[in-house]
Amino acid sequence: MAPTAAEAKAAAALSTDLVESAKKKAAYAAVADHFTSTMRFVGIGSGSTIVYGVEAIKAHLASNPPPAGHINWFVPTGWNSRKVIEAAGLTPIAFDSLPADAQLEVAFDGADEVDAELNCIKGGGACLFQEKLVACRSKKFICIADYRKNQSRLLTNWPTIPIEIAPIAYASVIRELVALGSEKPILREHTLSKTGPVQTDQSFYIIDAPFKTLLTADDVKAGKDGSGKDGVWEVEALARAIKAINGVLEVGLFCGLNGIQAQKAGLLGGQKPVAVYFGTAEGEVQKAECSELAK
Ligand SMILES: O=C(CO)[C@H](O)[C@H](O)COP(=O)(O)O
Repeated sequence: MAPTAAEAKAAAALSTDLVESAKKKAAYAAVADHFTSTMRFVGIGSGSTIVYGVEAIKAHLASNPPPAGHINWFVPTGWNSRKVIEAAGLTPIAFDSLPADAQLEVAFDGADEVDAELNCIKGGGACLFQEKLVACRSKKFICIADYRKNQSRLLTNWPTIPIEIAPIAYASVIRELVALGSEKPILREHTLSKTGPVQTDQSFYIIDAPFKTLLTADDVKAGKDGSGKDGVWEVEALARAIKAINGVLEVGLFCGLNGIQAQKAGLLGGQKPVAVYFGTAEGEVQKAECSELAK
């Protein structure tokens, strides 16, 4: 028998509660493991999950105040992220105001989907360019997500790859994406009060491009062809191909070993998170660590 409207509403509310509680638990666990009040520069991502990350940082600072005279600076990944930092009473510093030699100790951010190798899709909130800048300027990038984001391969649940592009180039980028095997790339438009293309913090546009489910590096090592033949791509190969299109500012695939070696040497971090904290539907936190760092 089909559920009544009241039953359907109650089930939806329960599922929202589960997701929110999973986000919060993951955020508090990530902050407990990776934030200290002596840190100088900390990256703060965008989206609904990072709000809990900021809440956890605020709570941590309340019970572990920084040494006298020490300022914790929080680097936002866009307008919305800066508002969240300010609303929590924390001190923001714009990415382009950082001292030239400053490195962020850690950056926390959410993701739209994460695969078995911790490659991520990001950009659901149209902030991917600054998110990548901040992640790559951090010694470690820590991702926080709920159980819906945890998939063995990218483009399993999340349908498209967000790509930030120069407005003038949108039609030609769409044509190039189709040539790479994306069936129906779409220019992201406002759905509520305003009409027209969504504009990013850089006043660029976002194209959402669907592709077949992406292969991992291990799939390719096991003999699968991820070169784009028949539209089947391995994550890094696709990220490189999209980034090479004229007019593309950044692609919402955070992937590969780029930066990991440097990170091992204590230098800059990479695009890929060193750890992802997933809040599970059972109320636990599952931590996945980047296997390359252990090698
Ligand atoms: O990449 C992002 C914004 O561009 C977000 O981190 C991503 O969309 C996750 O958002 P949420 O925490 O609301 O699920």
